[in-house]
Amino acid sequence: MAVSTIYSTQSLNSTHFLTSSSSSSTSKHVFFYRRNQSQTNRRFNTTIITCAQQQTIVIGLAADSGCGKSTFMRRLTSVFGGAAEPPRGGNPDSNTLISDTTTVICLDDYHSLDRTGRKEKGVTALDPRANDFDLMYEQVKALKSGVAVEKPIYNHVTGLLDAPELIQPPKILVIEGLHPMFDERVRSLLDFSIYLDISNEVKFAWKIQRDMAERGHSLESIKASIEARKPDFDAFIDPQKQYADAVIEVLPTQLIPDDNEGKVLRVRLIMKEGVKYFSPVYLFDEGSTISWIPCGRKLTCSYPGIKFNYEPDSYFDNEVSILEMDGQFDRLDELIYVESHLSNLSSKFYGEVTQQMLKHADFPGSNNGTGLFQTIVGLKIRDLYEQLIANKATAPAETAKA
Ligand SMILES: Nc1ncnc2c1ncn2[C@@H]1O[C@H](COP(=O)(O)OP(=O)(O)OP(=O)(O)O)[C@@H](O)[C@H]1O
Ligand SMILES: O=C(CO)[C@H](O)[C@H](O)COP(=O)(O)O
Repeated sequence: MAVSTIYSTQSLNSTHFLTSSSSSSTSKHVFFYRRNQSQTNRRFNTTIITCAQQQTIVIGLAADSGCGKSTFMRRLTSVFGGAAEPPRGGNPDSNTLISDTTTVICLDDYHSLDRTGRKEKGVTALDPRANDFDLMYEQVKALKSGVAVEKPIYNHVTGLLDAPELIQPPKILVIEGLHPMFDERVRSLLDFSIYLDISNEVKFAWKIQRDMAERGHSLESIKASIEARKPDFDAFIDPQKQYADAVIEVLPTQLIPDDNEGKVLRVRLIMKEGVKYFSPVYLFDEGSTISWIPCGRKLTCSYPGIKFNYEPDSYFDNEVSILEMDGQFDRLDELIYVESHLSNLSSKFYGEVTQQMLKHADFPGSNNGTGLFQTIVGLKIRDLYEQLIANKATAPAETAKA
């Protein structure tokens, strides 16, 4: 019986990692230890699983808080079918969502400082010093290689770090949050990455809508919270967009002069060229520059109308294709007209994009480019997953990104 044991001590945040495996039983045991702020050792996990053929692909979704990550996740899991739910019988404040195919983990769970700890040290949750990237890396790496982990939970209700929860390796692991592309090691594990780039004006409008209307915060406190986060957002979150394979940029409309309501949006889907298993969507003619106003006989448009643009461009020195939609749909069922002019959608049947949009008509952004592009990226991720799996079946040693 061959038994191997690896023990390594990480340099940051006093994190210790130990794994041992037994080849005779195809089982792996993974132990994660973390020394918390009060210097007591907490052991994250003893897991035994059988994982001979598990193939997990890892998707990163980065955005600031309140920028639509959860909404995007609901659209994505819906593309794969089945509802996503928190782990059964677990912590009711878990941030994890599990469906048949996907497991979405929230990177807030890797906060190394709880709410009080951040306050004492004078750092925000966006600051890398408030996050445990060693543990994030070890656990994402373990899941990617088919090994279950016990992941900590950051409790947004209490602001404390709760007892860990068991996460089994899924087919598709989505890591969503503030920093999926910040740490080079974590970034190297991603098969595909997305950044939701919400302009300050729009972020403000959405925050007001949610935090004022739904959570009873005052306008002043919302403004103060956005201002307090801005320096760290600019330093640690925003730069991640340069690494993303797809960026969804959300800006105020250009169809209404000096609009400051933030209700009508101009949304740009920026798609990197040359990414393995990802071929950008295009309008009419691949690589051309196209401006299209679809309003007229086949698409009902009230003021201020709808305008599409498609063009090749560069973004952080990368060659990209950009598809842009400014304005909003009056009638979602007419979206089929727009869908029929888009190519490379990776849909399984004609009208799938429209069907998905109609299915979730009540989600925020369903009448504009945010919902449309999130749905398209969801189809692209499904396609990428299917290609990767097919490719791995024929060439087991190959990975999506060298
Ligand atoms: N596409 C959209 N159009 C309009 N409003 C939106 C859109 N997406 C999100 N919002 C607004 O932003 C709020 C936050 O959305 P969501 O919960 O998806 O974001 P989040 O990034 O997951 O937030 P958090 O990190 O704080 O949990 C929603 O309640 C809604 O008010
Ligand atoms: O930026 C955030 C990510 O969602 C949160 O502000 C961070 O996780 C801290 O959470 P809380 O405000 O609940 O203590």
